[in-house]
Amino acid sequence: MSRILIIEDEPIIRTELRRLLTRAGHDVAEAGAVPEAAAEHALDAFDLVISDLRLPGPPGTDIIALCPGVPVLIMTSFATVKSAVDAMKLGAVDYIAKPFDHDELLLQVERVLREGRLTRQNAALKREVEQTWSPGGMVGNSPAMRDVFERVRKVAPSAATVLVLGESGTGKELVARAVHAQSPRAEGPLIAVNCAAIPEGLLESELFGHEKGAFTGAQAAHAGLVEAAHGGTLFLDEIGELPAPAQARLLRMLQDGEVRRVGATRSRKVDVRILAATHRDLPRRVQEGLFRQDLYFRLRVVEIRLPPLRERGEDVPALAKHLLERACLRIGRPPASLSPDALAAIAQHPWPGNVRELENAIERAVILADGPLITADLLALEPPGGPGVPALEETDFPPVPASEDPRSPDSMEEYFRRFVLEHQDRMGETELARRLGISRKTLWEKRQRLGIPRTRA
Ligand SMILES: Nc1ncnc2c1ncn2[C@@H]1O[C@H](COP(=O)(O)OP(=O)(O)OP(=O)(O)O)[C@@H](O)[C@H]1O
Repeated sequence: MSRILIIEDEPIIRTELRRLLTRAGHDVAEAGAVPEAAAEHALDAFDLVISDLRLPGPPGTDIIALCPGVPVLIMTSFATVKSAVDAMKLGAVDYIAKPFDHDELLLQVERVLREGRLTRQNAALKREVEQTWSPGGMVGNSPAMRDVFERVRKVAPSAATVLVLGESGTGKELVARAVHAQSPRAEGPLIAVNCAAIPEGLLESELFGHEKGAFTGAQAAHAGLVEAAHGGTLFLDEIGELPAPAQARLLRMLQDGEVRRVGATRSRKVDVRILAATHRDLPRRVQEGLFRQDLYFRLRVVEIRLPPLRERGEDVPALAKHLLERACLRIGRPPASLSPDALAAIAQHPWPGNVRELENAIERAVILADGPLITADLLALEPPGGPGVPALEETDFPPVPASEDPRSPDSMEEYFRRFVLEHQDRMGETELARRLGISRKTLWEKRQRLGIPRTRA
């Protein structure tokens, strides 16, 4: 049933229309003129207004502006193309010529009501999407994460330098990628550099490039990563580890928009937006003389602080579900779900390694699971303060070789095989199984299947 308002000054037509619409199951209200309709009814409560064009006082089309969002059908006995076009221009959804055929009118009313419902549903969906909008596929609905998303949305369109802060594995790189993706530079390159991963002696020339002969081994001129990011964004992860000479060069680049290659006598203009991230306490490093204060101020034009996972417990179940879906897709397993005891273990764990730790635990569980249900023992999480094996360090796992496609089940078997081979000399079967998040029986079965011999009794 829909609520329909008829505005018509001729009682016979009004009654005829009311009967017709009431019989079709609608709730019908009536008025004889626009001012009366506006005074006696809450116009935005209607699903449809049907108004005569010629009325005592203002024309029927005046109702359109008074009920924004409500579809208005205009009727007139003086049907001309011009009056129809005028009514539609003013925002009427359609036009009815009098005298009208009952069936046709009902069909027209149903169509307008259906379209109105769709429009309202779309608007509601749009509102919902806007409210729960998260950049770059980031999951989170806690107030702290909503704040992060809001900051990303505000800062992305500008050219401002952004400093992303947060513990390891909280999603700093994801935020940087989202800022780039939402920025006018999205079509340009995004170059991500982990400042801690490049040997100190190479960092300056990697970032800023070098001229031929700048140092022993510089046999040809080489453009650095800053130049490679021209027209786009350079993301400097672990900026706290940047050595002093590179800090000085970066500061000059931020101040002048120019980069000077190592060994060069002249500078080159570059158009690069800098995003930086660190898990370090940068003000403390400034105090300790390890980081330039002027560079720190240049970098933190806007700061985005990512809270650790333990401070946004409400996000954890949705994150776990999202990471599980992703892990299954990546590894090529059918969709899986978390058992109630797995969900409880996840909720209780303090996640010192944040989202990355959760991601690793879930991925490991998916690899080791024999079916579509992920149970707590597969996650192998230690209850906080509980006895037994300390939380698994990321470095305890051998890295999956980059040359292998991580989605291939073979590389996952290899992952398992290497972990067992590398650790079995210093771990018993029980500890190995616990660290892998499987039972001793499953470990034994996997050893049999993969032909990994036991070296210790
Ligand atoms: N809110 C989130 N929603 C979905 N996935 C997330 C979220 N936060 C982090 N992740 C995932 O967790 C992993 C770690 O995130 P990321 O690399 O961005 O963290 P980081 O803070 O940059 O870590 P590090 O300090 O160690 O460099 C990534 O695989 C990322 O996709």
